[in-house]
Amino acid sequence: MSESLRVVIVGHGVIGSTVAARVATGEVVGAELVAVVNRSPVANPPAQQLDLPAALKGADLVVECAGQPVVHEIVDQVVSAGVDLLVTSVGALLDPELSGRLPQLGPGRVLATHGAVGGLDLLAAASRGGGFESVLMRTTKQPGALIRQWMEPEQIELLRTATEPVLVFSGTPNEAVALFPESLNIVAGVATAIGSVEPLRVELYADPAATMSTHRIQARAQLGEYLFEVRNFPSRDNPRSSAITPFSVLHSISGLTQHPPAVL
Ligand SMILES: NC(=O)C1=CN([C@@H]2O[C@H](COP(=O)(O)OP(=O)(O)OC[C@H]3O[C@@H](n4cnc5c(N)ncnc54)[C@H](OP(=O)(O)O)[C@@H]3O)[C@@H](O)[C@H]2O)C=CC1
Ligand SMILES: O=C([O-])CC(=O)C(=O)O
Repeated sequence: MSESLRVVIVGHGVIGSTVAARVATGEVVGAELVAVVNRSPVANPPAQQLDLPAALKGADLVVECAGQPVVHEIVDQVVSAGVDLLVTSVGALLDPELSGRLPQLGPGRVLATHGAVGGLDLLAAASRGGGFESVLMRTTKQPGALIRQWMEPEQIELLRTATEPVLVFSGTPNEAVALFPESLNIVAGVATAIGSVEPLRVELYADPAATMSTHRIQARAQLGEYLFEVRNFPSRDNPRSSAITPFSVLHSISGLTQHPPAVL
């Protein structure tokens, strides 16, 4: 590895462009932006725009900010080149085919950002100390951010006209990330931290009065009971996701550099 961590950003959209710009200006001590990879041409990229094979030649870390399908597209290529992959679209890691192969992949590592939630360090600790009886994750967002093409017209109408909170989804983590791939990656972050999907149940609410996206994690573990409530402002450029997310990715990159202090 060179002295600084050589970073490639895949996906130069709302999240990736913020991450790329800030790594490029040296905001993450010990990291440098060497390339961006994006489906379409990027006007004035903060580093050279390359295709993935070319970008991998000079990379230590690829940061995915492009969506769950892109994780599936690139994961083998990145880690088999000995490059670490930091995943933002963490929901992809719950896919049964990919999750089954993860322990065999390498020599690069597959890493997940905590993204728009927190408390994962303590949940990971509790999973080592006896595990969980139950974990309930309840997310509330603005109705407009949750409308999906696969919904029945009646459900779309209900979301458009809601005057009070509506339960949009209740189910397993795998169902959650498959049905809401741009909105519930955080569920996979929690599942990864606790090392299992089994104790985790997910509820998604649409609230017309919501000015913030709320994620409430309520966990009952052998070592204690934990309640985390995160209230994020939605991103101005993409109301489906939280404005904090690119900064969480920057924090995750910072944790991979050699520069203390780091909270691990
Ligand atoms: N873990 C978490 O807490 C969160 C995770 N996320 C994840 O982050 C993802 C990105 O979010 P956001 O930045 O808002 O989305 P955007 O739609 O703004 O950006 C996606 C970018 O990825 C690019 N892209 C798409 N396909 C490819 C490809 N095959 N190769 C290279 N680039 C590609 C797009 O290119 P083009 O210019 O051609 O459109 C676009 O620039 C979300 O889809 C979600 O999965 C989001 C919020 C929170
Ligand atoms: O930003 C958020 O609120 C969470 C999100 O979109 C995701 O996890 O995909």
